[in-house]
Amino acid sequence: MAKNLFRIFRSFQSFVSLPFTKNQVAHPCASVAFRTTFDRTMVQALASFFSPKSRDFSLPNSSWGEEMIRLYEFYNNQCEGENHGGEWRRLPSYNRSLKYASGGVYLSKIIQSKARLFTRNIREPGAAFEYVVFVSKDEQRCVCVFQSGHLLEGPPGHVHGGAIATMIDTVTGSHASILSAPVMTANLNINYRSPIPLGNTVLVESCLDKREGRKLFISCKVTSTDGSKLHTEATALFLSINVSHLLRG
Ligand SMILES: CCCCCCCC/C=C\CCCCCCCC(=O)SCCNC(=O)CCNC(=O)[C@H](O)C(C)(C)COP(=O)(O)OP(=O)(O)OC[C@H]1O[C@@H](n2cnc3c(N)ncnc32)[C@H](O)[C@@H]1OP(=O)(O)O
Repeated sequence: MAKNLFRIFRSFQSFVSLPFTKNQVAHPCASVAFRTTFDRTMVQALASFFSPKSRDFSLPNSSWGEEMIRLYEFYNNQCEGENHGGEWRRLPSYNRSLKYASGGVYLSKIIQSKARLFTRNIREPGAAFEYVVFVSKDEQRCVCVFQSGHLLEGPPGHVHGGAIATMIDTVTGSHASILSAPVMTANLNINYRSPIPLGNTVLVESCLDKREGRKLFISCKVTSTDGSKLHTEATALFLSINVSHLLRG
């Protein structure tokens, strides 16, 4: 048990502190250059946990509509390259993050064989959650481009409130993880202002409001891609935890 805890602790440390080697992710649809400086980034650490064969779900696929691709390219073009800074960094996204984040130490027997990240567990491209998250250089903001698939229906023709909550938790949780991994959501407060038509692409933006010791207060809004329509507003509280917290239950 102590050995496992140590491995997990080291892995979470790696998660935010590993040095990064010069690298580019090759992909048929996109090529994203990462920074070359030694920096505390999730991008760096995550990349080191995965084999080149692991699928990065935050890269374009054939299900992405025009608006999704347009916005992906808009933010991706403002990402840091080999020799220049940039306003944003794209976060890679895998379907077995927890396994890798914990250094291969499984947290339960179920996880050992079957666990997959909730938002990345449907094989059919475009059927559920298609999204890509970018984090700002100062790490105060994240922006997610989210295309909702047909399996996320709640009210007829519109996105389920639970699916919207999931995306808000995912974006604010990724943001909090960058700032202080590992974290857990302690509170999520959501106001649904206008329904999201199923299939639409929307922006999910998060902003760090305040840090108080272990607490991270993050606010979030979901809008149409031109910003003219507010769909959802939320505030979230994350607490940074000791990894042993995950092994108690
Ligand atoms: C998990 C790590 C993952 C990392 C790797 C991922 C890599 C990225 C990959 C993919 C990105 C995807 C991202 C998805 C993210 C999803 C995240 C989730 O959905 S997490 C699941 C839902 N959340 C729970 O199940 C928590 C259940 N609750 C708990 O475990 C505990 O209550 C916990 C940890 C939240 C707090 O427990 P305590 O024992 O550590 O802390 P106490 O002593 O209770 O509180 C500390 C302070 O916080 C306040 N506090 C606690 N809960 C509060 C609340 N709900 N509202 C307001 N204040 C609260 C307390 O009043 C206290 O404040 P005072 O220090 O006295 O000022």
